[in-house]
Amino acid sequence: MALRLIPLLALLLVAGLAPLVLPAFHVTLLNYIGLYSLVALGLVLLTGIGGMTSFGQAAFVGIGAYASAVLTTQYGLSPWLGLLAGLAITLVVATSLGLLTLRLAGHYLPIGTLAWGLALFYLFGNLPGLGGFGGLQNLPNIELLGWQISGSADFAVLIGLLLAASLWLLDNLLHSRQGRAIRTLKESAGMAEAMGIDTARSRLQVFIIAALLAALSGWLYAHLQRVVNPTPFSVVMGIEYLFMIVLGGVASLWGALLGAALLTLIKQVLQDVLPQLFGHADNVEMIFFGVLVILVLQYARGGLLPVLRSVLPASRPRTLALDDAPALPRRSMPAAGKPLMVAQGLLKQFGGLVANKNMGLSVNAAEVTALIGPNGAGKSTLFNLLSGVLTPNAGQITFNGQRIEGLSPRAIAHLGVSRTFQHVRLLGEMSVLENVALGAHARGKAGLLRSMLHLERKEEAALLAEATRQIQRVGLGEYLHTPAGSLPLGQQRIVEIARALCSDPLLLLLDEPAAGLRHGEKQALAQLLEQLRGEGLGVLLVEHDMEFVMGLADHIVVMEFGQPLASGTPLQIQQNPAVLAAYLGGVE
Ligand SMILES: Nc1ncnc2c1ncn2[C@@H]1O[C@H](COP(=O)(O)OP(=O)(O)OP(=O)(O)O)[C@@H](O)[C@H]1O
Repeated sequence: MALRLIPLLALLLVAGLAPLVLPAFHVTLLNYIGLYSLVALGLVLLTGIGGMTSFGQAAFVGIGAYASAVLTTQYGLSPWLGLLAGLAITLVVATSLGLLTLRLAGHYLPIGTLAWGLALFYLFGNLPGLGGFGGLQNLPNIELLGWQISGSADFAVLIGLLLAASLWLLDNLLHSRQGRAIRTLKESAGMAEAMGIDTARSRLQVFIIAALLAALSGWLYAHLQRVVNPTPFSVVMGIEYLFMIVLGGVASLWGALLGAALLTLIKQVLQDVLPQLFGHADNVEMIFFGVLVILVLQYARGGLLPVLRSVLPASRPRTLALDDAPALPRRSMPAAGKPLMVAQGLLKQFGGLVANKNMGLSVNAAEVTALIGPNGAGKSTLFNLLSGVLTPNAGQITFNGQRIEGLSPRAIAHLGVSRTFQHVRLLGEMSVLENVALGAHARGKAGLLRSMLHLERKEEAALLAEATRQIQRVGLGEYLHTPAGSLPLGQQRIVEIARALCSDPLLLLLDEPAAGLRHGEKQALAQLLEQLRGEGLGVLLVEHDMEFVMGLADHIVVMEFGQPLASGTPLQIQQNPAVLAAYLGGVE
């Protein structure tokens, strides 16, 4: 923790000392870097980490600036009230826009952000009372406990403080349960929902945080400049903010600062040099930035900070004392043999194709049930029906006595069903520990604010201790801090099982858990599943490895053409003439 504070203290030191040693013009440049960094920090969270590209952040900067400009110049109110008003308006606007646009997928979302970015820009220019495109002048100084924040030196301190605080809050957030959820948004929202994470809520939260940071920057900008007009809040500026994070490091907080610094300084140099080459020309530097961004995207897609980091010593992962962490509460296990998941008469059609018809099965507590059948028999479809990814056209599914067909994967996960995936879905750059802790998401409660202030230490320690326990249980204890993506596929499958176990499930749904495992690993997996069965867990697995299935399962359901062909003990299945004829001809 102390190590993580050193860069923040260095930042504060720069902000405090720069005015003493640098000429005023350079301090002003530093101030702009700080202001842009605030917006870029939000964009890193939103776009780089959350995967939601926004061209419209400059509009939120405008809301922060205009709110304070209007209240201070036209109503004589304090800039601090202006700040509160700006943040409140931003909260309302961002929540409304977020609810409207964040459901848009693919390129529709960036187009949506362009639309409201443009709309807000023209609103600033045309709304009565905002001074048109000429803007508002003579904003007052900010005053804090008798300190008049007026010159660039004073602003350097204020901006430095707010930037360091924002970095600290976001760093805390990203290393919390809430932050792990945010890190799934870009590529693994489906997996996250299956772990009980409300991804729509996380997306909206990230959107609002990014907007609030932009509004804070706008407030500082307005009182530093003491005039506001719409130009700095245009979509062009929104694109420049995106350039900053692309240059600096799209997915890292310090990359936002690096990008803001690079863009500001290079722009300054170019604005001095280019007019001498081209004669008088507006915004010629943007041509240079266009080329630069393309080169960075080509040769350093993660931005320049990761390149810098690769030559610097690696930073140590944040550690919490886990030894004294309280144990998480556990569900009580149903009696062995009690039916857990019962499906009857399931029908699933994809257009004219019937993938499941009159399909049913029962999975009992403390038993391993295997679902087998040739490729295309409809096993994955059934799995998706049971886990809530798909809704059946007809039929019913009960879990632990409750009807669940039509419930979302998240709701089903909350009831005590956890799953792994046929194609492993881990966050490759995140450690094994963090990946597995995702499984425990629904067992924590800490909200966004507590996470940002790192007041959830006790709960976080309990979650990480649970994840550690599950990783050790599956035999991967030596890989706690290894990036999950660097493990061989077989071990990644085991990490997925640890993640599923972390949710304290009553029923485990395992999609081809033995695929890609070596013989010894399969034996270890079979032992683990036997142990889980002994503890009262129900297990349903889809598996093609007949030796594995026959040695482990208590009960086997065979599917053919979307329908049940046979069900029984491994011995009964091996002796069933229809099954032998159709599938298991080679198995003794
Ligand atoms: N989303 C979908 N849209 C259209 N057809 C689908 C969809 N999902 C599955 N199908 C079709 O439903 C049938 C059953 O597929 P399913 O993936 O459930 O079989 P499976 O037994 O799991 O096969 P495998 O062992 O190869 O994974 C297939 O013909 C498949 O093409």
